[in-house]
Amino acid sequence: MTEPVISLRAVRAELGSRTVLRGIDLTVNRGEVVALLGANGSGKSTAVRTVIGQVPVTDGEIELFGTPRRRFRDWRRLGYVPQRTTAAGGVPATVTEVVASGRLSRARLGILRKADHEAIRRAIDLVGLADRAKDSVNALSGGQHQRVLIARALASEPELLIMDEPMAGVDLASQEVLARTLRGEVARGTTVLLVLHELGPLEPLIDRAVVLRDGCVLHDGPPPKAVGQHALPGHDHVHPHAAPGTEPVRTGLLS
Ligand SMILES: Nc1ncnc2c1ncn2[C@@H]1O[C@H](COP(=O)(O)OP(=O)(O)OP(=O)(O)O)[C@@H](O)[C@H]1O
Repeated sequence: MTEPVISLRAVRAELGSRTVLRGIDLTVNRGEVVALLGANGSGKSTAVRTVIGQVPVTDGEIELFGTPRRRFRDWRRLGYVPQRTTAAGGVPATVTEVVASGRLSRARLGILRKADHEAIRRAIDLVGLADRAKDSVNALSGGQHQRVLIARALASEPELLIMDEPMAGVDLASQEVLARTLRGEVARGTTVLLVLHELGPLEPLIDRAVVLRDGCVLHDGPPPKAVGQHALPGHDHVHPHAAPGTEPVRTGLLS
């Protein structure tokens, strides 16, 4: 039986005075891996930020694990990796400290016990940073930062992982580690919603793709084929010699 873990129905949202989501329907069922795709500015990040409560909705319904989002409190069931932030944020913290912060939602009275420390170690191990556990996150590369953020999300052993562009700006070695980590999570039944610019190395993991354009769902179904994405009908392409203000020519699903 399918069990919706995330459910958005006719969701509208505004940022500033601008309507960014214009009635989005999106369901992610238990155990599914769904990619949220679309051009820059199509509303992908805003859509996931409505799910975690960072952007208020002006209309429509959101449910998490079958509970209306405004009443949902069980945040330890969900791991979130935000877009393009650094784990450091200027604060000198070690890899272990940052990852441990992801475990606090599970720790009774905010005190980390043996099982919590083991989960933290396991998460650091999963993303291949065991040898950097005591290092300051300021000393890490962009790709390693991203791995720390993913370990932080995994530390609470979530049933649902939401990741906003996890591969953006990440070196090849880290991309491989991330793909392997995600494969492991998917194999143990974690539900995943991924905001992606392109499917890339994660393509084999994706069950379904939802493509947004201008705050609306353009496609909900099998992932578009990675090869020849740019040849698909609907792809936005601005020719380098086009006059300023020229409308993009739409020829594919993904841009
Ligand atoms: N704080 C804000 N105030 C007003 N408009 C905003 C704000 N943040 C984002 N926007 C606009 O909302 C639209 C959707 O942004 P969003 O980040 O959701 O798109 P996206 O599909 O995730 O794009 P990207 O791939 O570039 O991350 C964009 O046009 C963006 O410029």
